[in-house]
Amino acid sequence: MVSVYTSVYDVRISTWRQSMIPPGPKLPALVQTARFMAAAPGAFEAYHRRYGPIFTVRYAGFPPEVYVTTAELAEQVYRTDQDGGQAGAARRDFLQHLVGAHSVLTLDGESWWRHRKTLNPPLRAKQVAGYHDEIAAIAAEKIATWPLGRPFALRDRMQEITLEIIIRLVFGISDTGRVSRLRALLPALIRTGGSMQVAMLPDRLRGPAARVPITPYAKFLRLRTAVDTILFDEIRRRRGTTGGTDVLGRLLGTGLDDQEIRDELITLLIAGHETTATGLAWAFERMLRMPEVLERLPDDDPYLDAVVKEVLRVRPVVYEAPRLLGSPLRLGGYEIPAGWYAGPYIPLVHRDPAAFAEPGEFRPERFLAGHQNRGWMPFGGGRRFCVGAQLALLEMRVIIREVLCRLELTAPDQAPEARRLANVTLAPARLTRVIARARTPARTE
Ligand code: HEM
Repeated sequence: MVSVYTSVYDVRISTWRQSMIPPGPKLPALVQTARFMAAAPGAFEAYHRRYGPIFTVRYAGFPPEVYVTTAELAEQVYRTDQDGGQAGAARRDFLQHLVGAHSVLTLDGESWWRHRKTLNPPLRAKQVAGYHDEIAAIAAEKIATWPLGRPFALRDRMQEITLEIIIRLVFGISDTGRVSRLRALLPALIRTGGSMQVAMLPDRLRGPAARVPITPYAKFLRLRTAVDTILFDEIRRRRGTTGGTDVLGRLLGTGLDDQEIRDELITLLIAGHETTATGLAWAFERMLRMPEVLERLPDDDPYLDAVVKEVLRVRPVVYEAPRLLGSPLRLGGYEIPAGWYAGPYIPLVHRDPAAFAEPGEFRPERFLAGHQNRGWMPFGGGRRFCVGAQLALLEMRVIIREVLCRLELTAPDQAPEARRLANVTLAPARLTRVIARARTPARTE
């Protein structure tokens, strides 16, 4: 009798617990993972239609993740940054082999704050404004090498520009031999280190994989050693000198040791290079399909700034910003258990009608009034808000202007490019195919 009573009671408790958890697909975690890899972002839109503004997705090998799709719920998640929401822990498994153990991306708590305090000052708007002319010069130099009259993938060309910006303005490296060596090594390091075979390799298999030279992990280690040799050498050499307006120069006097500085330099590369290039690719993908927008550029500065912000709203590059919860979180009428992930699904938050009037319309004017919209979160939010946001926005404005002054771009196919999952980003499926023609005469600023 007692045992019957107990099991009925258990079922009730477990049903009650279930009802405290946001709904979501019932398929096995492995199937949900496969669907995510094959069909995101469409899968999230389908979950949103079916389950509403908060839903649970399960990935094989990870704690469940609760996604929210309104600005108000997203703010509540970001508030956990004050008391136990861990953004670092949510990224560690995928990134630590690349960025090391002392990275602002993967740290939490006191040690995160110690690093964040040193990175904030050199990346503030006022400081990065000093890079304007150098960014323009780097862009002009690269644009001059673009092919004319035949289609090419703009995202790859943008990556060459943003990589050069990191090498010269963040790492502060100008020696031509080292610059060209890094140009070859860094994309290979990111590609190999970001591949599934390396990023998802379980810890216990890393030792054996490292001993077999043909494995992707062994290749990754060789690339990392080659890059580290250059970076450590540069850090030691620069310690003997003073100043420098590049980010490395500004980190040298902050009390971080050589290993910590190396980890932060790689962090800025990993977080800042592909993201900004993809933002630029989306900017052109959108603008080339809207002649009325292109017409007002590049001369109208406030409008250019508003276009960049609207592009990042309608095509956010990073789709999520999860926190690993240190304690249970009450959210949208549910209770999310400690040890689960919670975070905004940014593309849908950006379509929240409570935050943006007519969210389906491309309307840069909504950013012209100058006031910040709390629903706009291409750079995340809370205390973990992207430290490089001001540099990214400056790069986008300056590079768009440099391109438009020199070239006339057209899209060979007017159909919009679909969104394709690439690591933590959503990129244009065809990497923004364009055809360039010289603008004669080139416009001057
Ligand atoms: C369009 C370009 C960029 C986009 C869309 C972007 C987006 C983001 C997002 C969504 C986050 C997570 C924020 C959160 O968890 O709330 C983030 C974090 C971060 N980003 Fe960016 N980012 C961009 C460019 C850059 C650049 C240029 C840099 C530096 C050179 C950079 C460095 C970082 C770092 C270090 C973090 C971790 C901050 C922390 O955890 O304290 N990002 N970024």
